[in-house]
Amino acid sequence: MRVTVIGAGYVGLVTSGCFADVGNDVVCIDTDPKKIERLTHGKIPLREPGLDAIVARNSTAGRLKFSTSYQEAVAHASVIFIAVGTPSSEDGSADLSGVLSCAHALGEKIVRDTLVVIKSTVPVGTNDQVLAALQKELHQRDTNVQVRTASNPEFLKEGAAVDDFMRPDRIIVGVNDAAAADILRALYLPFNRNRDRLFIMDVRSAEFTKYAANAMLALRISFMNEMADMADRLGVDIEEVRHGIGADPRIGPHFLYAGMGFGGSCFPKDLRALVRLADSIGEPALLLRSSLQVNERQRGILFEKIKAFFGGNVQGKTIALWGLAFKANTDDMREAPSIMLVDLLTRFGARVRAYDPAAINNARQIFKTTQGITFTASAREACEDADVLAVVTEWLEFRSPDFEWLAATLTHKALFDGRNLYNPAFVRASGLQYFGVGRGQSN
Ligand SMILES: NC(=O)c1ccc[n+]([C@@H]2O[C@H](COP(=O)([O-])OP(=O)(O)OC[C@H]3O[C@@H](n4cnc5c(N)ncnc54)[C@H](O)[C@@H]3O)[C@@H](O)[C@H]2O)c1
Ligand SMILES: O=c1ccn([C@@H]2O[C@H](COP(=O)(O)OP(=O)(O)O[C@H]3O[C@H](CO)[C@@H](O)[C@H](O)[C@H]3O)[C@@H](O)[C@H]2O)c(=O)[nH]1
Repeated sequence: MRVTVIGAGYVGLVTSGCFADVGNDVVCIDTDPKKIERLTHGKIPLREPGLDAIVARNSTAGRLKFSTSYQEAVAHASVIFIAVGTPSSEDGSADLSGVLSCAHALGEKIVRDTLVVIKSTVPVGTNDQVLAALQKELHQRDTNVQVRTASNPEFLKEGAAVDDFMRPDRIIVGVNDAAAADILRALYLPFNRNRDRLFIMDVRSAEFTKYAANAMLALRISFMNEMADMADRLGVDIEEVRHGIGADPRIGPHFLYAGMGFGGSCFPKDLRALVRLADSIGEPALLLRSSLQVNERQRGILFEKIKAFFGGNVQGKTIALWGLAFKANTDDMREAPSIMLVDLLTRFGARVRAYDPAAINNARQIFKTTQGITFTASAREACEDADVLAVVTEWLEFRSPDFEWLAATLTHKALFDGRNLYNPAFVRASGLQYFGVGRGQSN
């Protein structure tokens, strides 16, 4: 099938690469000419395991092309996916300007009957707005070309995005008509063969399913973080509790990790958007608001522990920081918990020596006006001349450090584990003080 994808970000590139990989002929367009120029030369603008290979082999095979041209987008295919960003507006609602500008640009140029599929995460009712924008442009052109829209929200996780797309837990398709359902069923067949993971529903329910999924996952994390903060005060180890409750199949073991709060490009912004959507219909959204509040508090948790360790004053202290990205296996810094930690530490006069295997370039941009942060070329180098170590991202290379070397190197011999990666007793036996999240210490 011929497919066009609009947006060459995470979702756009993974969608384009995976569709091409199963034999479709894909054009991916983006309004950022530098990004398209780089992609045309085989350079992937983000770090995502497996994506380089998939883009390279499909570009070489001629099944995947990049362009900045809407003309090319509409000429190429009659199935067009919109996968542009929907960031938070100032009031927290989803900023739909990118999606709607795609709709207008498509409506100005579409030359044949076309199915426009919205893959971006959008509030309930957006499909209707996109359809109206398309029809307005077509009406002005006085053409009898027919457009239809469908909703197909994406559920990939960064760091595992290619695998998530290739072997999805579910494919949500929201349609207004059977013909659109048939097209999407055929397109997704290679990813759904013998698996029956395709859920076809009405458009509004599909739009809402995406937000409800993210909200549910974010709530689980906030719940565990709240339990962890209680655990610290009660002398309880939240890791034991996690195993204990996760064994109940009604709860399940996944997504129960306490830590520094959820970050990334989706949960925070999608929860805010859902709260605004609730406001717009007069619903209180009490759980969603609480989840965001718990998360905000949790982002400061490691700072509070470090501050307490130094008797309430971090002025002049040097903190080694392992991990900047919002989670492992990505260079994405969007809403990373490291941002608040670095801001607080440096604002209160500490110096930060930070290392991340992938996100340093993106972090340099974020911290370009921050005084007191330096970046190092290795995890060990970050610890040289440091008083204590804070572990912020769960990269594999941080999982099994030489604790004795750390004890000999860190002036104040303390490890703050923002991801509960380590066995406290083992760390302590190496001569380090250990502080995790919810490990039964309220220092
Ligand atoms: N990142 C994820 O893990 C993820 C997962 C599932 C769903 N989503 C959702 O998918 C959407 C895209 O997210 P992302 O992380 O890929 O975004 P992104 O910011 O990485 O990329 C968006 C791309 O769209 C381009 N763009 C913006 N306006 C455009 C326009 N009018 N025409 C053409 N190109 C345009 C930008 O230049 C950018 O390259 C969002 O709604 C997001 O919530 C993201
Ligand atoms: O038990 C857990 C699991 C995750 N996190 C944090 O939650 C955030 C989000 O993690 P994750 O869900 O793995 O990353 P994303 O790539 O943001 O993916 C989420 O957001 C995407 C965009 O909507 C969805 O498509 C995915 O299904 C959804 O998992 C990160 O800060 C994690 O550190 C925890 O604190 N504890």
